[in-house]
Amino acid sequence: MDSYVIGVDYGTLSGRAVVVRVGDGATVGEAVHDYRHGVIERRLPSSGAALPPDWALQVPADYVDVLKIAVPAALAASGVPASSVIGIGTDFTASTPMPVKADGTPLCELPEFADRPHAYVKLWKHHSAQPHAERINAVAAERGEPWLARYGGRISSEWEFAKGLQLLEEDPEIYAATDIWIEAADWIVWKLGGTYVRNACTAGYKAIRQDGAYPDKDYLAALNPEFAGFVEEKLAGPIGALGDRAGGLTAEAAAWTGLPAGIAVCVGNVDAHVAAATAQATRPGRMVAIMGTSTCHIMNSDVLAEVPGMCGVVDGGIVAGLWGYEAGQSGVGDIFGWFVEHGAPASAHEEAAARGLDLHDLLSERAAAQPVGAHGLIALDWHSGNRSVLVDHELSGVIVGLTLATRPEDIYRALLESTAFGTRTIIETFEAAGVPVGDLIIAGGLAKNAFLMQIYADVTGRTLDVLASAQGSAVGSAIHAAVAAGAYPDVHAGADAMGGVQRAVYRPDPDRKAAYDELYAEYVTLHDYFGRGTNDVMHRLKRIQRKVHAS
Ligand SMILES: Nc1ncnc2c1ncn2[C@@H]1O[C@H](COP(=O)(O)OP(=O)(O)O)[C@@H](O)[C@H]1O
Ligand SMILES: O=C(CO)[C@@H](O)[C@@H](O)COP(=O)(O)O
Repeated sequence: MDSYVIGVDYGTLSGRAVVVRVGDGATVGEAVHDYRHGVIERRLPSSGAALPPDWALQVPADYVDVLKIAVPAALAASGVPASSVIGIGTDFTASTPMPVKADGTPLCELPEFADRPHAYVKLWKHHSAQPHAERINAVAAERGEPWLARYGGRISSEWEFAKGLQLLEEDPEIYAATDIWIEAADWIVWKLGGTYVRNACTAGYKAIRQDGAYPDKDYLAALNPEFAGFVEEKLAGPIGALGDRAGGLTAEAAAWTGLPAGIAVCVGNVDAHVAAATAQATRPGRMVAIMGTSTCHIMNSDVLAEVPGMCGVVDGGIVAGLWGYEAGQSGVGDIFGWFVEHGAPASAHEEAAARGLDLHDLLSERAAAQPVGAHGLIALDWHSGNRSVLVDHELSGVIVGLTLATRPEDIYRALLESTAFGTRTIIETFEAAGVPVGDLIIAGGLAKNAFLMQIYADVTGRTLDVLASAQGSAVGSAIHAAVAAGAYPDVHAGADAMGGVQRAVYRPDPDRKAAYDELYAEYVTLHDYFGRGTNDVMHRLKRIQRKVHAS
């Protein structure tokens, strides 16, 4: 009889469960559950209190609902008997940390803290810890901290240390009440398997764990004397390798999910990195771009290099035994979504409704009718800040070239192109640092937009492979679950058997590539002008905005 594994992908707005067959990796059932509270950006649901700009919170109970609703629904859709399931694996957005008590209870679930924003989960795109990140970077550079180069020279406001320092300095009482500062990726594994294990991926990329150690006490004290114990008191804990068994499914989690108690629960993972298994990119040299709300660029390598502005290089950060590289763009689908929601006029909505089209498809169709450069626009893709290679979330979006003749599809196209230019900047930075990048493998929800994919092929001059599964992360988690359950000796073997890629789906067109080279040169000029300090207008605007909101 066949065996099956469950993969659960915790995204920004929803959690998706898949049931995958061990052996051929076929997805035989799936279900999605939208988080009840979604992303909390404006008001705290408990009190209705307004949140400052650049906040993004979540509610941990929403994650448990995915186990209670999506997992049984996926199992029911598959028709697979629960007794055939041998393991469950999960992946999460990151860095998405939360304060919990020693038994794992989130502080926001304690009545006395329910009205305190800092008691909640800080989602990856909670970007208000930028001033803390700036200090983390300045003090590290001044002291010559050896780990800084492993993060391209800059630690991001999206990560555990910046968010932890913000917690300490803005709500010391919640900081003091925090026994463990834990990634949601590890918290959900704790809920499933009953064991507190920090996964090697988030520990490395998001919590500055290098060569087996976190930043030392002296450094932390230099940031703030009260922060000296952050690692020892709030982060310390056992580390689990990706694909290892973290524990057995607890009776409580078995009741939630309908799965057999005791089956393997895999060590946590990150939504981007876990997809490398589905993309069969577990060996050196193949870059996977996981393109959705944001984009992560993930690549294994056997060389250790310092790539300026990468998110990080971590030993075993994607697959045990190799250096895993990560870079990324904080806003991609989010930028397109923003324009569709706030920039598309009523006429576009009406046409899309009349033709039964999604607005993205309508604007893509209209934009595809133009030759490269016809709209006369260049945009910077920084509406959610810049994750790589500038690592600065006080940067913001720009569109140059608007005239009275500019139409919505022109702007939409310029925004699509801006994100492709951002990816090209990242690839070129890797190559300049001595890390060769081959063809790209595209995973994530945006792979469905063929026009966007062709722009990426033309802008980067690279052939694009596309994941066979539309659920690269969830299937990646299922592959890791199969390894944790002992079906394969390691993640390479699991990926070889259960992953799958369609080769050379998009190829660059030489004429369009040449036309884009000219536009890319303009992008680089604007990128450096606004992003490397020639004109700090974006920082000044953020400061004014903060002042106004604080008054
Ligand atoms: N056809 C499309 N073309 C371009 N962007 C799209 C399209 N459909 C949805 N999007 C954008 O894709 C993002 C969702 O991507 P998805 O991979 O499903 O989610 P996530 O990154 O949260 O896992 C949203 O930001 C949305 O605005
Ligand atoms: O930053 C990472 C991983 O390091 C992602 O979790 C984050 O960009 C969120 O990804 P999604 O866009 O929700 O797929």
